[in-house]
Amino acid sequence: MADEARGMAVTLLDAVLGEGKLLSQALADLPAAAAPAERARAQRLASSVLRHLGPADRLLAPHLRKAPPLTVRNILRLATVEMAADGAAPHGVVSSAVDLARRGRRTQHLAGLVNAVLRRIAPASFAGLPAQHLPMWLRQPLVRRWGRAVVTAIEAVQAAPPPLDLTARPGLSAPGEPLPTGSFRLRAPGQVSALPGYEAGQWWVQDAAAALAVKLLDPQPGEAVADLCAAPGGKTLQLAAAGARVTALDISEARLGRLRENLARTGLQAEVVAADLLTWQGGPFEAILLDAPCSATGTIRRHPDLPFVKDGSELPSLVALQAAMLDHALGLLAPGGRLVFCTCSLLEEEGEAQLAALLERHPELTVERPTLPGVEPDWIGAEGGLRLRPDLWAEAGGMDGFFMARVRRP
Ligand SMILES: C[S@@+](CC[C@H](N)C(=O)[O-])C[C@H]1O[C@@H](n2cnc3c(N)ncnc32)[C@H](O)[C@@H]1O
Repeated sequence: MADEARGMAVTLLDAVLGEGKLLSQALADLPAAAAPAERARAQRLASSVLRHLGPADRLLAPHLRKAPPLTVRNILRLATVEMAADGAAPHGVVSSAVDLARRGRRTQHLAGLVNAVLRRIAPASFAGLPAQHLPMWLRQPLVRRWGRAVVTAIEAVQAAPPPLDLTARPGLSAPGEPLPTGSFRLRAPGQVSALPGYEAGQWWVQDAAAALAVKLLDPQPGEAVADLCAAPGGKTLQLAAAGARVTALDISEARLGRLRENLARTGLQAEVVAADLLTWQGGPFEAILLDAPCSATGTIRRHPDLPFVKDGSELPSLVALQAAMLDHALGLLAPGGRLVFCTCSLLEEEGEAQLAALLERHPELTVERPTLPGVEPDWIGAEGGLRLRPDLWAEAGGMDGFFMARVRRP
Protein backbone atom coordinates (compact mmCIF):
# COMPACT_ATOMS: atom_id res chain seq x y z
CA MET A 1 0.00 0.00 0.00
CA ALA A 2 1.17 3.54 -0.75
CA ASP A 3 1.11 5.38 2.56
CA GLU A 4 -0.40 8.81 3.08
CA ALA A 5 2.91 10.59 3.78
CA ARG A 6 4.51 9.42 0.53
CA GLY A 7 1.45 10.53 -1.45
CA MET A 8 1.61 13.97 0.19
CA ALA A 9 5.38 14.15 -0.43
CA VAL A 10 4.75 13.71 -4.17
CA THR A 11 2.04 16.41 -4.02
CA LEU A 12 4.56 18.75 -2.34
CA LEU A 13 7.20 17.99 -4.99
CA ASP A 14 4.69 18.60 -7.80
CA ALA A 15 3.83 21.99 -6.25
CA VAL A 16 7.48 23.08 -5.78
CA LEU A 17 8.90 21.71 -9.03
CA GLY A 18 5.82 22.15 -11.24
CA GLU A 19 4.14 25.29 -9.91
CA GLY A 20 7.14 27.09 -8.35
CA LYS A 21 5.49 27.17 -4.92
CA LEU A 22 7.56 27.46 -1.76
CA LEU A 23 7.45 24.30 0.35
CA SER A 24 5.86 26.26 3.22
CA GLN A 25 3.04 27.35 0.86
CA ALA A 26 2.62 23.84 -0.54
CA LEU A 27 2.42 22.44 3.00
CA ALA A 28 -0.28 24.95 3.90
CA ASP A 29 -2.25 23.76 0.85
CA LEU A 30 -2.28 20.08 1.95
CA PRO A 31 -5.66 18.74 3.13
CA ALA A 32 -6.41 20.07 6.62
CA ALA A 33 -7.49 16.58 7.72
CA ALA A 34 -4.00 15.08 7.24
CA ALA A 35 -2.50 13.89 10.53
CA PRO A 36 0.32 16.16 11.83
CA ALA A 37 2.79 13.24 12.05
CA GLU A 38 2.08 12.26 8.40
CA ARG A 39 2.45 15.89 7.25
CA ALA A 40 5.78 16.13 9.07
CA ARG A 41 6.97 12.90 7.44
CA ALA A 42 5.81 14.14 4.01
CA GLN A 43 7.80 17.33 4.54
CA ARG A 44 10.90 15.34 5.55
CA LEU A 45 10.59 13.10 2.49
CA ALA A 46 10.02 15.98 0.05
CA SER A 47 12.92 17.93 1.57
CA SER A 48 15.19 14.92 1.21
CA VAL A 49 14.27 14.60 -2.49
CA LEU A 50 14.96 18.31 -3.08
CA ARG A 51 18.35 17.96 -1.33
CA HIS A 52 19.31 15.09 -3.68
CA LEU A 53 17.38 15.88 -6.86
CA GLY A 54 20.41 16.09 -9.18
CA PRO A 55 22.03 12.82 -8.04
CA ALA A 56 18.63 11.04 -8.05
CA ASP A 57 18.00 12.14 -11.65
CA ARG A 58 21.46 10.87 -12.61
CA LEU A 59 20.65 7.43 -11.19
CA LEU A 60 17.33 7.36 -13.02
CA ALA A 61 18.46 8.79 -16.39
CA PRO A 62 19.96 5.62 -17.92
CA HIS A 63 16.65 3.78 -17.38
CA LEU A 64 14.31 6.37 -18.91
CA ARG A 65 14.16 6.69 -22.68
CA LYS A 66 12.09 9.90 -22.42
CA ALA A 67 11.04 12.04 -19.46
CA PRO A 68 7.75 10.78 -17.97
CA PRO A 69 5.14 13.28 -16.68
CA LEU A 70 6.22 15.29 -13.61
CA THR A 71 4.19 13.31 -11.05
CA VAL A 72 5.68 10.02 -12.27
CA ARG A 73 9.15 11.55 -12.21
CA ASN A 74 8.54 12.67 -8.63
CA ILE A 75 7.32 9.20 -7.62
CA LEU A 76 10.53 7.78 -9.09
CA ARG A 77 12.70 10.45 -7.44
CA LEU A 78 11.10 9.87 -4.04
CA ALA A 79 11.65 6.11 -4.19
CA THR A 80 15.21 6.55 -5.48
CA VAL A 81 16.17 8.97 -2.71
CA GLU A 82 14.55 6.80 -0.05
CA MET A 83 16.56 3.78 -1.18
CA ALA A 84 19.84 5.51 -2.12
CA ALA A 85 20.19 8.38 0.35
CA ASP A 86 17.94 7.44 3.27
CA GLY A 87 18.79 3.72 3.24
CA ALA A 88 15.18 2.45 3.12
CA ALA A 89 14.58 -1.22 2.24
CA PRO A 90 13.94 -1.46 -1.55
CA HIS A 91 11.03 -3.91 -1.40
CA GLY A 92 8.63 -1.68 0.56
CA VAL A 93 9.73 1.48 -1.25
CA VAL A 94 9.20 0.02 -4.74
CA SER A 95 5.80 -1.46 -3.98
CA SER A 96 4.67 1.81 -2.40
CA ALA A 97 5.84 3.76 -5.48
CA VAL A 98 3.96 1.40 -7.79
CA ASP A 99 0.81 1.80 -5.66
CA LEU A 100 1.16 5.58 -5.78
CA ALA A 101 1.35 5.48 -9.58
CA ARG A 102 -1.67 3.13 -9.75
CA ARG A 103 -3.76 5.46 -7.60
CA GLY A 104 -3.56 8.45 -9.98
CA ARG A 105 -5.80 8.68 -13.05
CA ARG A 106 -3.00 10.28 -15.05
CA THR A 107 -0.24 8.01 -13.73
CA GLN A 108 -1.85 4.56 -13.53
CA HIS A 109 -0.83 3.56 -17.07
CA LEU A 110 2.82 4.13 -16.05
CA ALA A 111 2.79 1.91 -12.93
CA GLY A 112 4.60 -0.81 -14.87
CA LEU A 113 7.32 1.64 -15.92
CA VAL A 114 7.78 2.77 -12.28
CA ASN A 115 8.23 -0.85 -11.22
CA ALA A 116 10.67 -1.67 -14.04
CA VAL A 117 12.82 1.46 -13.57
CA LEU A 118 13.07 1.17 -9.79
CA ARG A 119 14.11 -2.48 -10.00
CA ARG A 120 16.98 -1.51 -12.30
CA ILE A 121 18.57 1.46 -10.52
CA ALA A 122 21.70 0.90 -8.45
CA PRO A 123 21.31 2.70 -5.10
CA ALA A 124 24.90 1.85 -4.12
CA SER A 125 26.35 4.09 -6.86
CA PHE A 126 24.63 7.11 -5.29
CA ALA A 127 27.45 7.56 -2.76
CA GLY A 128 29.97 8.27 -5.54
CA LEU A 129 27.92 11.05 -7.15
CA PRO A 130 28.62 14.76 -6.50
CA ALA A 131 26.14 16.45 -4.15
CA GLN A 132 23.23 18.46 -5.53
CA HIS A 133 24.63 21.63 -7.16
CA LEU A 134 23.48 25.14 -6.33
CA PRO A 135 21.60 26.76 -9.24
CA MET A 136 23.93 28.45 -11.75
CA TRP A 137 22.79 32.02 -10.96
CA LEU A 138 24.02 31.47 -7.40
CA ARG A 139 26.86 28.99 -7.97
CA GLN A 140 28.78 31.12 -10.47
CA PRO A 141 29.31 34.21 -8.29
CA LEU A 142 30.20 32.00 -5.31
CA VAL A 143 32.78 30.02 -7.32
CA ARG A 144 34.27 33.31 -8.58
CA ARG A 145 34.54 34.55 -5.02
CA TRP A 146 35.51 31.52 -2.95
CA GLY A 147 36.62 28.94 -5.53
CA ARG A 148 35.23 25.54 -6.47
CA ALA A 149 36.42 23.69 -3.36
CA VAL A 150 34.49 25.97 -0.99
CA VAL A 151 31.33 25.80 -3.08
CA THR A 152 31.58 22.00 -3.22
CA ALA A 153 31.94 21.97 0.58
CA ILE A 154 28.85 24.20 0.92
CA GLU A 155 26.91 21.82 -1.34
CA ALA A 156 28.03 18.82 0.73
CA VAL A 157 26.70 20.45 3.94
CA GLN A 158 23.43 21.36 2.21
CA ALA A 159 22.87 17.73 1.18
CA ALA A 160 22.38 16.69 4.81
CA PRO A 161 19.41 17.59 7.01
CA PRO A 162 20.58 20.41 9.29
CA PRO A 163 21.04 19.93 13.03
CA LEU A 164 18.79 21.88 15.41
CA ASP A 165 20.44 24.76 17.28
CA LEU A 166 19.04 26.29 20.45
CA THR A 167 19.76 29.60 22.18
CA ALA A 168 19.41 29.47 25.98
CA ARG A 169 18.49 32.42 28.17
CA PRO A 170 21.55 34.01 29.79
CA GLY A 171 22.89 31.83 32.60
CA LEU A 172 20.80 28.78 31.56
CA SER A 173 21.65 25.86 29.34
CA ALA A 174 19.65 23.98 26.71
CA PRO A 175 19.57 20.34 25.58
CA GLY A 176 22.38 19.39 23.19
CA GLU A 177 26.09 19.80 22.73
CA PRO A 178 27.48 23.29 23.56
CA LEU A 179 29.00 25.08 20.55
CA PRO A 180 32.04 27.42 20.75
CA THR A 181 29.83 30.49 20.19
CA GLY A 182 27.45 29.63 23.05
CA SER A 183 24.56 27.95 21.18
CA PHE A 184 23.53 24.30 21.80
CA ARG A 185 23.24 21.71 19.03
CA LEU A 186 21.10 18.59 18.66
CA ARG A 187 21.85 16.25 15.74
CA ALA A 188 18.61 14.24 16.01
CA PRO A 189 16.19 16.42 17.95
CA GLY A 190 12.83 14.65 17.53
CA GLN A 191 9.82 16.71 18.63
CA VAL A 192 11.03 20.13 19.77
CA SER A 193 8.14 20.86 22.12
CA ALA A 194 8.87 17.62 24.02
CA LEU A 195 12.45 18.68 24.89
CA PRO A 196 13.11 19.68 28.51
CA GLY A 197 12.86 23.44 29.12
CA TYR A 198 10.59 24.16 26.11
CA GLU A 199 7.42 24.77 28.14
CA ALA A 200 9.30 26.92 30.65
CA GLY A 201 10.74 29.03 27.80
CA GLN A 202 14.35 28.40 28.87
CA TRP A 203 15.54 28.34 25.24
CA TRP A 204 14.35 28.80 21.68
CA VAL A 205 15.25 27.40 18.29
CA GLN A 206 17.80 29.56 16.48
CA ASP A 207 20.64 28.65 14.15
CA ALA A 208 24.06 29.27 15.73
CA ALA A 209 25.02 31.71 12.95
CA ALA A 210 21.78 33.70 13.35
CA ALA A 211 22.41 33.96 17.11
CA LEU A 212 25.67 35.85 16.51
CA ALA A 213 23.97 39.04 15.22
CA VAL A 214 22.61 39.95 18.66
CA LYS A 215 25.89 38.94 20.30
CA LEU A 216 27.61 41.38 17.95
CA LEU A 217 25.15 44.14 18.94
CA ASP A 218 25.85 43.33 22.64
CA PRO A 219 22.61 44.71 24.16
CA GLN A 220 22.87 45.98 27.73
CA PRO A 221 20.24 45.84 30.51
CA GLY A 222 17.89 48.84 30.35
CA GLU A 223 19.11 50.04 26.93
CA ALA A 224 16.57 51.20 24.34
CA VAL A 225 17.02 48.74 21.47
CA ALA A 226 15.05 48.43 18.21
CA ASP A 227 14.71 45.20 16.28
CA LEU A 228 13.54 46.63 12.96
CA CYS A 229 12.71 43.50 10.95
CA ALA A 230 11.82 41.40 13.92
CA ALA A 231 9.42 38.57 13.05
CA PRO A 232 9.22 35.70 13.88
CA GLY A 233 11.41 36.95 16.69
CA GLY A 234 14.41 34.74 17.48
CA LYS A 235 16.59 37.83 17.80
CA THR A 236 13.91 39.80 19.68
CA LEU A 237 13.95 37.06 22.34
CA GLN A 238 17.74 37.34 22.65
CA LEU A 239 17.54 41.15 23.01
CA ALA A 240 14.77 40.94 25.61
CA ALA A 241 16.53 38.15 27.53
CA ALA A 242 19.59 40.43 27.81
CA GLY A 243 17.39 42.91 29.71
CA ALA A 244 17.13 45.55 26.97
CA ARG A 245 13.94 47.63 26.49
CA VAL A 246 13.02 46.24 23.09
CA THR A 247 10.87 47.67 20.32
CA ALA A 248 10.17 44.86 17.84
CA LEU A 249 8.89 46.12 14.48
CA ASP A 250 7.80 44.20 11.40
CA ILE A 251 5.55 44.91 8.42
CA SER A 252 3.85 41.50 8.54
CA GLU A 253 1.00 41.08 11.03
CA ALA A 254 0.95 37.33 10.39
CA ARG A 255 4.64 36.94 11.21
CA LEU A 256 4.24 39.21 14.26
CA GLY A 257 1.64 36.73 15.52
CA ARG A 258 4.43 34.16 15.77
CA LEU A 259 6.65 36.73 17.51
CA ARG A 260 3.91 37.35 20.10
CA GLU A 261 3.55 33.59 20.67
CA ASN A 262 7.32 33.34 21.21
CA LEU A 263 7.25 36.19 23.73
CA ALA A 264 4.30 34.58 25.54
CA ARG A 265 6.00 31.16 25.77
CA THR A 266 9.25 32.59 27.11
CA GLY A 267 7.62 35.25 29.32
CA LEU A 268 9.89 37.89 27.77
CA GLN A 269 8.78 41.48 27.07
CA ALA A 270 8.96 43.69 23.99
CA GLU A 271 6.87 46.49 22.53
CA VAL A 272 5.52 45.04 19.29
CA VAL A 273 4.90 47.42 16.36
CA ALA A 274 3.32 46.51 13.02
CA ALA A 275 4.61 49.10 10.54
CA ASP A 276 6.61 49.72 7.40
CA LEU A 277 10.11 50.54 8.57
CA LEU A 278 10.66 52.86 5.61
CA THR A 279 8.09 55.35 6.92
CA TRP A 280 8.11 54.61 10.67
CA GLN A 281 9.37 57.22 13.12
CA GLY A 282 10.45 56.33 16.66
CA GLY A 283 13.40 56.31 19.00
CA PRO A 284 16.07 57.49 19.28
CA PHE A 285 17.58 54.09 20.12
CA GLU A 286 20.95 53.36 21.65
CA ALA A 287 21.24 50.18 19.59
CA ILE A 288 19.49 48.90 16.47
CA LEU A 289 19.36 45.48 14.85
CA LEU A 290 18.44 45.43 11.16
CA ASP A 291 17.95 41.84 9.99
CA ALA A 292 16.81 42.89 6.55
CA PRO A 293 14.79 40.89 4.00
CA CYS A 294 17.19 39.17 1.59
CA SER A 295 17.62 36.32 -0.89
CA ALA A 296 17.87 33.83 2.05
CA THR A 297 20.54 31.97 0.08
CA GLY A 298 22.32 31.18 3.36
CA THR A 299 19.40 29.04 4.54
CA ILE A 300 19.17 26.52 1.68
CA ARG A 301 20.04 23.60 3.96
CA ARG A 302 16.86 24.41 5.94
CA HIS A 303 14.87 25.41 2.85
CA PRO A 304 15.97 23.06 0.05
CA ASP A 305 13.05 24.29 -2.08
CA LEU A 306 14.59 27.77 -2.52
CA PRO A 307 16.92 26.85 -5.43
CA PHE A 308 13.93 25.51 -7.40
CA VAL A 309 11.62 28.44 -6.72
CA LYS A 310 13.95 31.47 -6.85
CA ASP A 311 15.96 32.61 -9.87
CA GLY A 312 17.87 35.57 -8.47
CA SER A 313 15.68 38.10 -10.29
CA GLU A 314 14.59 39.68 -6.97
CA LEU A 315 18.17 40.50 -6.02
CA PRO A 316 18.41 44.11 -7.33
CA SER A 317 15.17 45.14 -5.60
CA LEU A 318 16.24 43.44 -2.34
CA VAL A 319 19.61 45.22 -2.41
CA ALA A 320 17.85 48.57 -2.97
CA LEU A 321 15.37 47.85 -0.13
CA GLN A 322 18.22 46.94 2.26
CA ALA A 323 20.04 50.21 1.44
CA ALA A 324 16.86 52.27 1.99
CA MET A 325 16.23 50.45 5.29
CA LEU A 326 19.79 51.12 6.43
CA ASP A 327 19.51 54.85 5.66
CA HIS A 328 16.18 55.12 7.44
CA ALA A 329 17.39 53.10 10.46
CA LEU A 330 20.41 55.40 10.91
CA GLY A 331 17.96 58.28 11.41
CA LEU A 332 16.45 56.40 14.39
CA LEU A 333 19.83 55.92 16.09
CA ALA A 334 20.90 58.15 19.02
CA PRO A 335 24.25 60.00 18.75
CA GLY A 336 27.00 57.52 19.62
CA GLY A 337 24.60 54.62 18.99
CA ARG A 338 25.45 51.35 17.21
CA LEU A 339 23.67 49.38 14.50
CA VAL A 340 24.09 45.78 13.41
CA PHE A 341 23.08 45.02 9.83
CA CYS A 342 22.68 41.38 8.89
CA THR A 343 21.34 39.21 6.08
CA CYS A 344 21.06 35.41 5.80
CA SER A 345 22.58 35.64 2.33
CA LEU A 346 25.68 34.19 0.69
CA LEU A 347 25.83 36.97 -1.88
CA GLU A 348 28.33 39.81 -1.70
CA GLU A 349 25.72 42.34 -2.90
CA GLU A 350 23.68 41.74 0.26
CA GLY A 351 26.73 41.71 2.56
CA GLU A 352 30.22 43.07 1.99
CA ALA A 353 29.18 45.32 -0.95
CA GLN A 354 26.14 46.60 0.95
CA LEU A 355 28.43 47.58 3.86
CA ALA A 356 30.94 49.27 1.52
CA ALA A 357 28.12 51.28 -0.11
CA LEU A 358 26.77 52.27 3.33
CA LEU A 359 30.19 53.60 4.37
CA GLU A 360 30.43 55.56 1.14
CA ARG A 361 27.05 57.19 1.73
CA HIS A 362 27.82 57.75 5.44
CA PRO A 363 31.57 58.32 5.87
CA GLU A 364 30.92 59.40 9.47
CA LEU A 365 30.23 55.74 10.47
CA THR A 366 32.91 53.48 11.89
CA VAL A 367 32.89 49.68 11.64
CA GLU A 368 33.50 47.84 14.93
CA ARG A 369 35.14 44.47 14.30
CA PRO A 370 33.67 41.43 16.06
CA THR A 371 35.46 40.04 19.11
CA LEU A 372 33.16 37.17 20.03
CA PRO A 373 33.86 33.80 21.67
CA GLY A 374 34.09 31.02 19.11
CA VAL A 375 34.41 33.37 16.11
CA GLU A 376 37.57 32.58 14.15
CA PRO A 377 39.68 35.56 12.94
CA ASP A 378 39.46 34.41 9.31
CA TRP A 379 35.66 34.68 9.35
CA ILE A 380 36.10 38.47 9.58
CA GLY A 381 36.59 40.35 6.29
CA ALA A 382 38.98 43.22 5.54
CA GLU A 383 36.09 45.67 5.89
CA GLY A 384 35.29 44.37 9.43
CA GLY A 385 32.13 42.38 8.64
CA LEU A 386 31.55 38.79 9.77
CA ARG A 387 31.09 36.30 6.91
CA LEU A 388 29.52 33.01 7.96
CA ARG A 389 29.22 30.14 5.46
CA PRO A 390 27.40 26.79 5.66
CA ASP A 391 30.71 24.90 5.34
CA LEU A 392 32.12 26.40 8.56
CA TRP A 393 31.98 23.73 11.31
CA ALA A 394 31.18 21.25 8.49
CA GLU A 395 32.12 18.26 10.69
CA ALA A 396 29.64 19.36 13.35
CA GLY A 397 26.84 19.94 10.82
CA GLY A 398 27.63 23.40 9.41
CA MET A 399 25.79 26.66 10.03
CA ASP A 400 23.53 29.01 8.09
CA GLY A 401 25.18 31.48 5.74
CA PHE A 402 25.07 35.05 7.10
CA PHE A 403 26.75 38.41 6.78
CA MET A 404 26.75 40.82 9.72
CA ALA A 405 28.51 44.05 10.55
CA ARG A 406 28.37 46.56 13.41
CA VAL A 407 28.68 50.28 12.71
CA ARG A 408 28.68 53.21 15.14
CA ARG A 409 27.62 56.78 14.45
CA PRO A 410 29.43 59.73 16.02
C1 LIG B 1 15.00 38.08 7.77
S1 LIG B 1 13.38 38.29 8.29
C2 LIG B 1 13.57 38.71 9.98
C3 LIG B 1 13.87 37.54 10.89
C4 LIG B 1 13.88 37.93 12.37
N1 LIG B 1 14.80 39.00 12.64
C5 LIG B 1 14.20 36.77 13.28
O1 LIG B 1 15.34 36.61 13.72
O2 LIG B 1 13.29 35.98 13.58
C6 LIG B 1 12.97 39.82 7.56
C7 LIG B 1 11.67 40.44 8.04
O3 LIG B 1 11.54 41.73 7.44
C8 LIG B 1 10.16 42.03 7.37
N2 LIG B 1 9.99 43.18 6.46
C9 LIG B 1 10.04 43.19 5.11
N3 LIG B 1 9.82 44.44 4.64
C10 LIG B 1 9.64 45.23 5.72
C11 LIG B 1 9.38 46.63 5.89
N4 LIG B 1 9.28 47.46 4.84
N5 LIG B 1 9.24 47.11 7.15
C12 LIG B 1 9.35 46.27 8.23
N6 LIG B 1 9.58 44.95 8.12
C13 LIG B 1 9.74 44.43 6.88
C14 LIG B 1 9.55 40.72 6.91
O4 LIG B 1 8.18 40.66 7.23
C15 LIG B 1 10.39 39.68 7.67
O5 LIG B 1 9.73 39.29 8.84
